Amino acid sequence: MYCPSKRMMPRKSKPVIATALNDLHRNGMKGVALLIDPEKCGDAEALEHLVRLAAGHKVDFIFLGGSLIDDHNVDAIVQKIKGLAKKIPLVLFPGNVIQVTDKADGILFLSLISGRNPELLIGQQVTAAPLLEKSSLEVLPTGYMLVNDGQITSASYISQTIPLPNDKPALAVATALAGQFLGMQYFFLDAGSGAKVPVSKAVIRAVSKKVDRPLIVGGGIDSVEKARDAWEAGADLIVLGNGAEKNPGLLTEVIDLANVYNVSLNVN
Ligand SMILES: CC(C)=CCC/C(C)=C/CC/C(C)=C/CC/C(C)=C/COP(=O)(O)OP(=O)(O)O
Ligand SMILES: O=P(O)(O)OC[C@@H](O)CO
Ligand SMILES: [Mg+2]
Repeated sequence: MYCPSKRMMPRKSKPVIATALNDLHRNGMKGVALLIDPEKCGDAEALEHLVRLAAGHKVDFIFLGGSLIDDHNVDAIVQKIKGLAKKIPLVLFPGNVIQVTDKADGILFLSLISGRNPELLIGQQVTAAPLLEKSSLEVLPTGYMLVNDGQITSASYISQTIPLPNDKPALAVATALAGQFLGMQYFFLDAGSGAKVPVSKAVIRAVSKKVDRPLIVGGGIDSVEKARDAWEAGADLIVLGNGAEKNPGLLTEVIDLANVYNVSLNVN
């Protein structure tokens, strides 16, 4: 007889991150994630200030990751963030397998479906899978799509892929639908960190209309107006990286705006 208790599996705790993402989506609420790039954590004081601010304002998630990690410091950064923001789910957003650590709470298990680089469609995932099976990380199967106006960003350069064009929503929809039919649960439209032009409202609107799954949007959201545009177009969760790093006040303003939207929904 099959006896699950005999299997050598780590105890996986409740799917807190999946539940939170699905709740945002189902209830039409607006979420905010702060992205911390391990490559930019040199200034310990600035990092501490930003993480404390995020925790104090109850950001929905902290994402951790980057395209390029030159120093293998991910474990130490996770421990530091966890020490400062215990209650905020810390989700890995890895550019590659070396950024995987079981000290975080979860991982966006990304497949770069906007590109045609097999290493980022399935290669890194195969390398990471045995590590994830042994860990207690919550694994979030995510269709990751780079979408922008043609700007070369770290993510597009490092991945050696061409982003989907901002003015061709039908291509983005076809890509996201393919991801959905492959079983992906979450979708991430990313213009790339520091993008001058974020993912277009037309692309966000088209994807959110056709794909009934939690939708994460990031890249170049460096003002309250751009945050509002992304939410109004259909994003469930927006990601702030460079904008919050340069101006931590932006993070609190954007969370305040999310709260204005969310209280009016009167969920429950
Ligand atoms: C599932 C595992 C183990 C890995 C996934 C690997 C994939 C598919 C990666 C997608 C391509 C990629 C390089 C994504 C990086 C996304 C990311 C964390 C960007 C953060 O910003 P940076 O691109 O570092 O921006 P800066 O240029 O501002 O430093
Ligand atoms: O740094 P920014 O431009 O906010 O981008 C965040 C993230 O979506 C990049 O992958
Ligand atoms: Mg980086």
